[in-house]
Amino acid sequence: MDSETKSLESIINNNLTGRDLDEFNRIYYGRTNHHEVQIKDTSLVAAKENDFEIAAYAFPAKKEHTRPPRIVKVGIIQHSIAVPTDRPINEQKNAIFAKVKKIIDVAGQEGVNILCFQELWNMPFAFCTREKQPWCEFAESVEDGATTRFLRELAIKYSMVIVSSILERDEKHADILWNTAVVISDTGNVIGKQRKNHIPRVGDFNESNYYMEGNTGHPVFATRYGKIAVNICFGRHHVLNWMMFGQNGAEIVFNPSATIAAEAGSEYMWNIEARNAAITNCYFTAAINRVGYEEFPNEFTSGDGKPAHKDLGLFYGSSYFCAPDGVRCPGLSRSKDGLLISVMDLNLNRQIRDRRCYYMTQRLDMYVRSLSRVLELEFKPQVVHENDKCKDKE
Ligand SMILES: NC(=O)NCCC(=O)O
Repeated sequence: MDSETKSLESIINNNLTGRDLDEFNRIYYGRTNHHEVQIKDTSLVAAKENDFEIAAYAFPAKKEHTRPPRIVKVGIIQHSIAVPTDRPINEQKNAIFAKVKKIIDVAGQEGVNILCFQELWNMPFAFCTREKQPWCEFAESVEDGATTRFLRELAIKYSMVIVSSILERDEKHADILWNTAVVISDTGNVIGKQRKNHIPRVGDFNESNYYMEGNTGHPVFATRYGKIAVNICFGRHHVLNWMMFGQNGAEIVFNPSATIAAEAGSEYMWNIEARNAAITNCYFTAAINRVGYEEFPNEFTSGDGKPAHKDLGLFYGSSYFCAPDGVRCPGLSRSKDGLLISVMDLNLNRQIRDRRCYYMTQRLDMYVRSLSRVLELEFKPQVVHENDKCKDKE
């Protein structure tokens, strides 16, 4: 693993210039001009002082005759943990709060309307260890846990909707755990929650030892700034998961993730999946990943005959936004904390739907029939053999 590579963007910018760079940008990002948005000097100073990256890009839409523009400023934050994982649970959590608050404050000063963090942002991603203690103690109530209480104040202060992925303790239902994204309104109230629909069973992602597949379906949260949804990490490999958020009217879908470069997480797929979802569903997407290595006190094995180890691998950051036409912005770095801001005109969603007709040509009725056949116990795959053709002729 080459943790020295700063980002895909650094490789490109260090090696391409002039027409080659323009052509790369046109073909890869979808536009030669990244539409960089100016960041306040005070924010740049805060980013430097607190050692995080900050960048902002716009996704404009065409002017319409009948609708005013619907401009929304959306922020995503990627970060590493703040203190070693052998420290007491509350110390670890509070240290993350203190570090991330400095980034949230900058997002607030930049006028961010909707902010989303990475998956389980307030804790190390400890499920690789398969140990229940002390990691289950990070779990909290959605409504009045320490994390929701901490964010409520900031949501009100900055009139910001905040999407916060936490380990949920469902006290009303026998204390069971869930992997849950909490959507906090700019009023400070919890609008609702999304529980992770697809739980990985790959590599060291041993999450299925801790919580089950979510039971909240595909809710879309109607916020003051737009309709948003949350596709939690592993759900990004599942096209129907993305699709259902579109069917329910999502305008922006966040993908808070915890993923590594190895096959289990697959860095080469990262730039494709949330982007492809934006294209096929004609909505904005935001993919957010953790940063850095997280070493745990005790060694664990991966069940592959290789030596025991203490960390999952490098969480490679690289968070990015993609627009409904498939145009994306440069990502954050692979190794540094960061705030990425996108100024998006939500009118672009309908403009692209009108132009490309992906919804109109979707043939859901055909797939509903085909899928119900697939689920039958006696299902026979629709495969045609050469000999079948000969039989037809006889
Ligand atoms: N957090 C999580 O679901 N990771 C699974 C590995 C992947 O990213 O596909």
